[in-house]
Formats: sequence, structure tokens, C-alpha cells
Amino acid sequence: MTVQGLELDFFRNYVHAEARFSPGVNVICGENAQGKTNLLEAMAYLSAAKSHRARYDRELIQFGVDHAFVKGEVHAREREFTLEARIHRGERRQLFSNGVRLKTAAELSQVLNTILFCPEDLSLIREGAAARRRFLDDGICQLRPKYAAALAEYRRLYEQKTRILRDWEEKPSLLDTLDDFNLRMAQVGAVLIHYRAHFIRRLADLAPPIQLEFSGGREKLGLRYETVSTVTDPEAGMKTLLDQLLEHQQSHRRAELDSRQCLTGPHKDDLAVEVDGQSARQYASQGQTRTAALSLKLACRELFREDTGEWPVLLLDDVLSELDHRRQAFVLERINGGQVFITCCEDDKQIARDGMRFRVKNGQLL
Ligand SMILES: Nc1ncnc2c1ncn2[C@@H]1O[C@H](COP(=O)(O)OP(=O)(O)OP(=O)(O)O)[C@@H](O)[C@H]1O
Repeated sequence: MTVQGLELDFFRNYVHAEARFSPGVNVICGENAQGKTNLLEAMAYLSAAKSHRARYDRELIQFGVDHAFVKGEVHAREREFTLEARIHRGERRQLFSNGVRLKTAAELSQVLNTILFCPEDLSLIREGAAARRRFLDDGICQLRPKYAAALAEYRRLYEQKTRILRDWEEKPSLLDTLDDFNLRMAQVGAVLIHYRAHFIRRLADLAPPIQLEFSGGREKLGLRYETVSTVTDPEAGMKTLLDQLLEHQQSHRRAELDSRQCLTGPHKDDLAVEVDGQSARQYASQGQTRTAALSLKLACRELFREDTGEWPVLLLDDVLSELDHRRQAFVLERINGGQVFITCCEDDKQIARDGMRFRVKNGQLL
């Protein structure tokens, strides 16, 4: 799949921009703070109506303006699509595909998939479990609309249960509904675990060879799914998962009431990442961290290809500047095949000589 053209109005620092892109490599150069990341963010937004760095859609709207508009012409599944996002301050965003209003962001992902790698992705290795859960959720949501729906329901249930646990002492009648919430959370939680387990198993096949090649045959990457402790096999059937989740809830019932927190369920899941058998979070060097994060993203890209039959659009933000020439060459070699956008600070002619080049200056694409 490819983004053939992009149009932006009042998106971040772009007042208006239009561009046509190469189906291969597109190099986006420019000095700091000119709008390179904003451009990749706009493309990623068209695939999932989410930004990797904005908490609220309103952050995407240009300062002092009340709306933003992103339009992409996308070639996917041997067809042409026009995807549009209209973002208004204080209103719900509106998404369209070929002029038809979409009900959910998951419908965008059925047309366009993107994989973004940016400097913040080092947090995938370095930080707590939340960053890795986000990585899993973003990947699976793009591929599986059912997972996206289950995740949204789980989040709603989690918030409601958290409110019950917070307020039950003041309002004991709230406890009447706790068992119903627990059952539904275990049912939806089993769905999340099922999808996550399969996704991680496939990543665990795809990522280690990338890390090995990346590191010149030196580094062995290991991935392991860590979920609720009573779950003996995350790939077991739904009924087994449900029973094991209910068992965990039961054993934590008192602790939840005492601590007034939701202590049981896949909202605490993690993806353990190891390099040469040691926890990457604790022991990986800067270079190993960057390599492991990039290997995970490139593995995700290959998984998407296996699943949809098409390469997702790869968005590499500021990835090459930190790598030595051998690793740069490896990345450029590895990304052959699909459409790629790479940002860089200086106009390095060595990078992707066959690709199209763009210069970004003060919110203008030249
Ligand atoms: N909502 C907004 N309205 C207007 N400008 C914004 C908005 N959000 C961010 N900007 C500005 O957009 C500019 C470009 O940001 P961007 O992150 O795209 O830079 P960049 O070219 O990737 O730079 P770097 O190389 O430093 O990463 C920044 O100066 C930022 O302040």
C-alpha cells in the first residue's frame, strides 16, 4: 500500500501543503523544528486516527485556528482510496473514506497501515510495561478490528470498575454490580490475551533474525509474553483463559477492595524483551536499545505484510542520524520493497539515492 498524495490544512505548523510521493523511498530533509515529524504524524493519523505524541486531537490543530484537515490519496488492495480527517476544536473528529463517513478509527486501518519508528520508541525497551502494551495494542488494532473493539470495551469496564473500587466504602451498594463487571472484564480480557499471545508469538519468530543481522550476528533477541499469573498458556482456548482469569480475580478480591485499585487483568500485561538472555530494560546499551526497538518495529512491518499481503507504509523519524554507516546500510537494505518515508536533518545524498527528496522549511514542503 502507498500514500500517493497528501494534503494538509492547518495541521500543526502547516498552513497548507500538498505533495505527491514516490511509491518507494521518500527522504524528508530539513533543519530542526521545521515540520518533518509533523508530516509523518499526519500520515500515521490517516491510518488509525491517533498520534504517537498528541494526547488530544486538538493538539494537532494549528495554534490560533479552530480546525485542521488531512487528506491522503492511498493505493491499497489494488484500489484507490481518498482518506480524510477533519479535526475541530471542541467537537468529535470526522473521518471519511471515499467521501463516506466512518464510524470508527479501525475502518481507516482497513485501508491504510503505517508503522512509525521515532526517537521516543526507545521507551519501548527502556520504560515500564505501558509503552510495550501500547506497541502491541497499536499493532493488533490496525490488523484486527475485533481486537480494537474489545480493547475499547475493556477500557470502559476498567474505568467503571475503578470507580466502584474507589467509592465503595462511601456507597456500599456499588458492590452489587462488582461481580457483573468482573465477569465481563474476564470475558473481554480473555479476548485480549488470545490476540496478544498470537501476535507476540509471530513477533518472536520475526524479530530475532532482524536483530541478529543488524548486530552483525552478535545479539540474540528474546521476546516473551507476561500476563496474569494464573494463565498457564496464553494461547489456550477462551474457556480456559476465562476460568483462569476468574480464579485470579477471586484470589485478589480482598486486596482490590482494600487497596481500592483494579489489580487483576491484562491491563498489567508486559512484553519481556531480552538481549542475550538478559533483560533489555535493565542491561541493554544505547546501541542495543535502539537496535532492539527498531527490530521490533521492522518485525511488526513484516508481520503486517504476511497478514495483509501488502507492505504497510514505514515512517522512520530521525532514525539514521544515530546509526553508524553499517547499520544505516542495513536499515536501507531491509526496507526495500514497500513505501518508506525517512526524515533526516542534513541533505545526505547517500541516503536512498533512488528515492524522492523533499525539503521542509517552516511548515512548507519544497
Ligand atoms: N499545533 C501546532 N500549531 C503550530 N505549530 C506547531 C503545533 N504543534 C507543533 N508545532 C510546531 O511545529 C514545529 C515543527 O515540529 P516537528 O516536530 O515537525 O519538527 P521537526 O522538523 O521534526 O524537527 P526535529 O528535527 O527537531 O525533530 C515546531 O516548531 C513546533 O513548535
